[in-house]
Amino acid sequence: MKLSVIGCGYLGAVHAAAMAELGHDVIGIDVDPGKIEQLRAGRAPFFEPGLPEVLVSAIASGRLRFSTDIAHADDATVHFVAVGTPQSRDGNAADLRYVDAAIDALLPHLKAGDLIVGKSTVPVGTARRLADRVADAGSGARLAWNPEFLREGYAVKDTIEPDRLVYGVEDDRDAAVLDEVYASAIGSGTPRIVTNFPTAELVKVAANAYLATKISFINAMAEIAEVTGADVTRLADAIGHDARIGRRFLNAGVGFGGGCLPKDIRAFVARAEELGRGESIAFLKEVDAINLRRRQRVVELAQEALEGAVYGKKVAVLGVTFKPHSDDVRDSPALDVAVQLKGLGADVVVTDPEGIDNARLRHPQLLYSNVTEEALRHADLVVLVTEWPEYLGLDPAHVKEIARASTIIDGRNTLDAAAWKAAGWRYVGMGRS
Ligand SMILES: NC(=O)c1ccc[n+]([C@@H]2O[C@H](COP(=O)([O-])OP(=O)(O)OC[C@H]3O[C@@H](n4cnc5c(N)ncnc54)[C@H](O)[C@@H]3O)[C@@H](O)[C@H]2O)c1
Ligand SMILES: O=c1ccn([C@@H]2O[C@H](COP(=O)(O)OP(=O)(O)O[C@H]3O[C@H](CO)[C@@H](O)[C@H](O)[C@H]3O)[C@@H](O)[C@H]2O)c(=O)[nH]1
Repeated sequence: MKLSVIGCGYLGAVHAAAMAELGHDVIGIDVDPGKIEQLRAGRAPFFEPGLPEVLVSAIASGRLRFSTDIAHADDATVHFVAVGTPQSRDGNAADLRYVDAAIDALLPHLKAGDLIVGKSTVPVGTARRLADRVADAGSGARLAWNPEFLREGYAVKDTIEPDRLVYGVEDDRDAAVLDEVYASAIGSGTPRIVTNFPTAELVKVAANAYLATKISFINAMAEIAEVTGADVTRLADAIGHDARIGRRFLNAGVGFGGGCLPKDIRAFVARAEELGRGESIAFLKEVDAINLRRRQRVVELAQEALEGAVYGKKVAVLGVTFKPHSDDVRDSPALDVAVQLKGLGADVVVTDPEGIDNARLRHPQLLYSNVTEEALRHADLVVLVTEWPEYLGLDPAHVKEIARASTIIDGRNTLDAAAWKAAGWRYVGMGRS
């Protein structure tokens, strides 16, 4: 099939490359010429394991091209819209200007029978509004909503082998078109849910709201553990054995960040309030508040460890991305902690295997080092905030030799506490006794 993908950021670039790898003819379109130049050269504009290989092979096969010119979408019959829907500058609602602009730009290039497929995460009600606009333009094209559930770090695998497909459609023919697009996944037994627009839109935000709630739930337990001497990781292990609860997404720590969970729950609350149903999901405000308190807690623990004398102390911050296996620092708890410690006068040195360039663009006032040892050398305090495997493999005895610090704060509860304690460290976890 001939596909276009409008918007080649994290979601769109992976989608375009994966669809070409699956045998479709794909044109990826983005308004950012720098991004398109990199993608054309087979280079991923962001760190995503496996993506460069798929890009190179799909480009070499002739099935994947990139352009800044939306006129090149003319040949395609299915047009994925994967542009950003960030939090608005002046509030919590999603900023839909990029989605609107992408649809407007596409309209003159549509033919009868074409299908526009929304993949961006949008407030419920958006698909209906856009479908009406497409119908009014009179091309005979239709619209479907097909939310995306990929995780950064596993994006290629999640796109090729999704755990479910959700189609919001108004016409059975559109489900059949999507079945053809996703023939490979469907052939391998991926469940597909065919439903209406509002359900498809809501499935996406409901999934992210649930995941965020699960994380804030365990972080709320960490807050209680901190004042009672309980250990939240043992608690999570114990409740996680109940299959109805499950152990995944019960890792307490500095909380969730990234380009999705935080902005999606805020946009969901804003949309529910617009619909007069704010009270139904008001708990998500608490989920957000608990989450932000955990960043604060790491800063408090750092102040305690330095006995209040933060000014001029060297603090090694291990990790800056919102999670490992990504270079994404959007709404990163790790970066937030580093900035707050710097604001308190600490000499913060941030290290990260992939996130330094993105972090430096946002916060040039911080010191950065690509070399973990350099960040740790003579540090008065060590704070782990992103659980990259290289930090989990650090030798506590060696770190003790090069750092001045006696305390390590494990903001992700992922280090071997016993090993660090045995090497003479004061180990401070998040809700761990
Ligand atoms: N990143 C993820 O893991 C992920 C997963 C599932 C869903 N989503 C959703 O997908 C959407 C995109 O997220 P992202 O992380 O890829 O964002 P992003 O900011 O990385 O990418 C958005 C891209 O759209 C481009 N763009 C903006 N306006 C355009 C236009 N008119 N025409 C063509 N290109 C345009 C931008 O230049 C940018 O490259 C969001 O709604 C997000 O919530 C993201
Ligand atoms: O037990 C846990 C699990 C995760 N996190 C944090 O939660 C955040 C989000 O993690 P994850 O969900 O793995 O990352 P994303 O790549 O942002 O993926 C989420 O957001 C995407 C965009 O909407 C969805 O497509 C995915 O299904 C959804 O998992 C990160 O900061 C993690 O460190 C925790 O603090 N504790």
